[in-house]
Amino acid sequence: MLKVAMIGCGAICTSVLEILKNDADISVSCVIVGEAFRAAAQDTLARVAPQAKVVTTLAEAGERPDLLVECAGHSALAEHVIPALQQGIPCVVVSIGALSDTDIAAKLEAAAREGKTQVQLLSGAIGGIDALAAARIGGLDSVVYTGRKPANAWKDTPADGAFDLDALTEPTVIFEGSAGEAARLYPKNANVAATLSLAGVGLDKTQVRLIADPTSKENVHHVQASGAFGSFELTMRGRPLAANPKTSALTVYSVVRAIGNLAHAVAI
Ligand SMILES: NC(=O)C1=CN([C@@H]2O[C@H](COP(=O)(O)OP(=O)(O)OC[C@H]3O[C@@H](n4cnc5c(N)ncnc54)[C@H](O)[C@@H]3O)[C@@H](O)[C@H]2O)C=CC1
Ligand SMILES: O=C([O-])CC(=O)C(=O)O
Repeated sequence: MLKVAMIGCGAICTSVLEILKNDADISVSCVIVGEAFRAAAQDTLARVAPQAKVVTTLAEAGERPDLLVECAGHSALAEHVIPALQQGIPCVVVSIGALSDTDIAAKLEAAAREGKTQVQLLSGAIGGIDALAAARIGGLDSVVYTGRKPANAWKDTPADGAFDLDALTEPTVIFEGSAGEAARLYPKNANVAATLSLAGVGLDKTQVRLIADPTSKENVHHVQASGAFGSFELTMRGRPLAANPKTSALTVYSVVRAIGNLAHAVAI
């Protein structure tokens, strides 16, 4: 039985817990939230994971998990993931955009080395990371990413104000630049850009275009990559989560897959 601690009790975590309820090889022992979210998290866990404790730090849980799973946000890496890695607890993370801060990326790697363990960066809402990371070994020439989401997915981002999102009638480019800049400006919408960069040609060389599309109901991720291996082109048409339109449902399944691959007899 794999004992799992989760960070965050929002859209991704709640859906993950709902699915894991039916897996006899996995037990979620605690969910880490901010102090202000304790009561809300307790209500959620009563429904989807009654065996799990709500805590504000891993230390408060008083027991060591086999795996720590981050599905919270960028700040959770410094706050919870790095200390857990230093203690030798393996971690999987979805807030890959946090690694666009080179200081956080270096600390994450150093912490995993110190704890003689590993942090796995999940593919989340995007596919093809296996192909891209393999292609990098032969040498990549270019990686171009276009992220297209419904206009409401850009609420509370720098695009909200710079553009009148409610009044858009046609697809509008709200950002064009490097993946590093996209991840810094759009932390909740550019994790895919950061993931592609880390697997591919890096944050500076990965070209990114972000589009607010009032005609779309999907989160569409388009990737073009070329190099010594040849080339590929990928389009993912992700269904957004009802609880958070910024997040594609595939992110949830990516987390469940990663946990299952560590818990089950056969991994795929
Ligand atoms: N890699 C990928 O493809 C994707 C990654 N993400 C990442 O996943 C994160 C979570 O997504 P959702 O569940 O949809 O967001 P959400 O906003 O529904 O839930 C996040 C929850 O985490 C909590 N939280 C935030 N920072 C925390 C911290 N430092 N410690 C403890 N709890 C904390 C919040 O209070 C909230 O309850 C996003 O912020 C984004 O960074 C999201 C979508 C795709
Ligand atoms: O869930 C998605 O579609 C991708 C996403 O939010 C991100 O790249 O941060």
